[in-house]
Amino acid sequence: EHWGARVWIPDCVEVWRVAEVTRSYKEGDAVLHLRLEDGSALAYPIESQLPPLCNPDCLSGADDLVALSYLHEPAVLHSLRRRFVEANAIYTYCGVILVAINPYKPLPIYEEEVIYAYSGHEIGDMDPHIFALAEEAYKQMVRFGKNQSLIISGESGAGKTASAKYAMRYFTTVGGCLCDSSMEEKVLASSPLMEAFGNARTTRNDNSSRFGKYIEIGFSQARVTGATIKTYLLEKSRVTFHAKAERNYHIFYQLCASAALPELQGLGLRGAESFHYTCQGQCTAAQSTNDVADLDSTRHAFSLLGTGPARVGRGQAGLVPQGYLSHCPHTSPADKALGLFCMLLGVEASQVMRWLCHRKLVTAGETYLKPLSRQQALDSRDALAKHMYGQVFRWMVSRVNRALRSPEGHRTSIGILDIYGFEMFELNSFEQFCINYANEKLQQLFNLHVFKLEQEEYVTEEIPWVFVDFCDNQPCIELIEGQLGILDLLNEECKMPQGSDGSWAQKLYRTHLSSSHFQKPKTPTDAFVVCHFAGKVEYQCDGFVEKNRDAVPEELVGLLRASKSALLAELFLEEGDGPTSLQSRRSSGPRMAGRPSRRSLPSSQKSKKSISSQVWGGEKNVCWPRTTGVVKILRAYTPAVGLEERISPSFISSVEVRGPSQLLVDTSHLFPVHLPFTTSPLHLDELRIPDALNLAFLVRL
Ligand SMILES: Nc1ncnc2c1ncn2[C@@H]1O[C@H](COP(=O)(O)OP(=O)(O)OP(=O)(O)O)[C@@H](O)[C@H]1O
Repeated sequence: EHWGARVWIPDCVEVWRVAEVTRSYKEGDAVLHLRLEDGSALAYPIESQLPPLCNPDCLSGADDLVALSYLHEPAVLHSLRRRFVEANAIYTYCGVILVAINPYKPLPIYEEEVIYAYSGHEIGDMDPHIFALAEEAYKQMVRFGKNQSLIISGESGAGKTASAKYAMRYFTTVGGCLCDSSMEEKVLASSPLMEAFGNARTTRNDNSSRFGKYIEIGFSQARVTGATIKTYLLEKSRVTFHAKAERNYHIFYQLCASAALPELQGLGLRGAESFHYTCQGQCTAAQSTNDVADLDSTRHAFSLLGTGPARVGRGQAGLVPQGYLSHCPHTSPADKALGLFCMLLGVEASQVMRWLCHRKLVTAGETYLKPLSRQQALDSRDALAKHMYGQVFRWMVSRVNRALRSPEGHRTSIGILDIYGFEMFELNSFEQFCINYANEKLQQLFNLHVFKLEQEEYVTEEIPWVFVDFCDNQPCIELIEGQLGILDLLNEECKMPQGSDGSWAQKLYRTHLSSSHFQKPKTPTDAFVVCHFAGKVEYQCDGFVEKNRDAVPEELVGLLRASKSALLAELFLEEGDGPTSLQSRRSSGPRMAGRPSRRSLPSSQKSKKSISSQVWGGEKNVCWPRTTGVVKILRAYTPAVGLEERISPSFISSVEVRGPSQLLVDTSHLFPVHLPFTTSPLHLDELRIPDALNLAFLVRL
């Protein structure tokens, strides 16, 4: 009966290849006789399982993956590939999830007419699209008065930010503003501003967001009334270090490229190649970026958001001193760069030198100054620069929020969460740990919506149903955030003056070795493995304690707080309960690993919130309102390894690794087959129904 069936077999080049079964197969046979598409014969050894079956041609390429009779990895990849290559169809549904593939070229599918074409339609009426998701969220909100969220996740360069912007444009277009007609313009203007301060060129994306964000658009009577932006995990390490072919934040280059502007005179601006913090990547001019024109957009956005030109100038001036800071330590107080830095900040050079090169130590009843080594002074300088940038970013976000606040409040809202995906590098550190923890929490939300709510619907609709035990990641979350969990032990270690990565690692081993989601690798260095939902990740303990403390010499911060510049004082006084930031988010590898510290903690550090405790804004619950109704999810993928590369085996394997496969494996236990509705009867061969579904009566019909 297997004769003539088509199957997928693994292939090291193509990832999966199609083959036809040429002889019937009996249980226990060691090989399956196949013919490949080029006509050659293959005796395929059968180890534990038969190869997955191909779907009938009429089904592959369907716009919802759950319409596939056989729902497995090769079927999904083949369907996505067919749609993308043959029809430029970048969107495909996978149940409640919209899968997007970055086309890396402009497609004529985002114009205003398209928005209006989707407006008012049901999700299944039109082709899969981000606008269909946005319309669904909007409609549900209007109809039932419930808050909605769109979650957008995916790897760097996959198109998350682009998708978030399309969704925002959809909402501001269909929900034209109620009272302040410029509000929709302001909501859209927040993007270039956030991008100037929070985006940078990386090797994967010329305009990569180095922070996560949650934008909540407020509505009253179906009209946009305002918005709020929350940011997460800003990559502050980029301020002082970026790799070759990458850049620091765009705003630095925009300012340097526009040094000749009259309002920027007196700041001592020069080309970006002359500052250590902006020249490390040796590509101060990004190919696809026009820094001068972009500064115009940044300034225009500032003006639209009601931050007058004078403040704009001063706001930018707040950034310039950091350039000089990079020249600072171990120079004399008479040094020109240091002089400019202090002049712009309104602080005293001798004081800055003192606290860059010394550390105050407080022991029982005694206080003394300890000179720092050159490396320690450089670390102090970098810590200060990162801290300053974090404050500038925070200030900018609070200005944007002030401008987007609606005077009359809002009744309902739609939130858009744009957050980086799961990370797994050769060397993984604290940054990957925080990101992966955030992703575990997101996965839990996926589980809730994909399984729990779906199964509840079956019960409501009285479909006979045996509950599926889906892959619940609660034990892994418990390992991370529970009592005496990884974070608890880390936070405890950070509070101890002698706390170190090594002693924390020992405590981890003592507490968690018996946990099914925790492992101790055989490597000689201190490391631990967490079995995440997406795979096992080995984390190097080196630097966790220091990075989690996020310590900045308190005396330097004190100097800035006392600055004569009103803006500076404002920036540093507002400190304390700001948005979440992560000192060095994606710096994999030893270059960024922090040195273990054996020094006494400045007293102010002891009460400071650790970074890890801020991953979800200090809460253990996810960041969107508990009243949120339907959550729509968009998973973005990029076919790009080099930006020019399009669909290829490497794309296939990237989707395979980070893709919806686990989700599909799990969803296939649900009710995966939505039989196509056609007026002409399907041929029996086209109607392949998994045995597990026990729909034999349909075949008999
Ligand atoms: N739907 C789309 N149509 C055309 N081009 C797109 C689309 N989505 C993304 N792109 C292109 O891909 C680039 C990268 O997209 P985007 O910046 O949104 O990625 P991202 O997932 O937010 O990456 P990161 O995590 O690095 O910020 C964009 O600058 C744009 O050129």
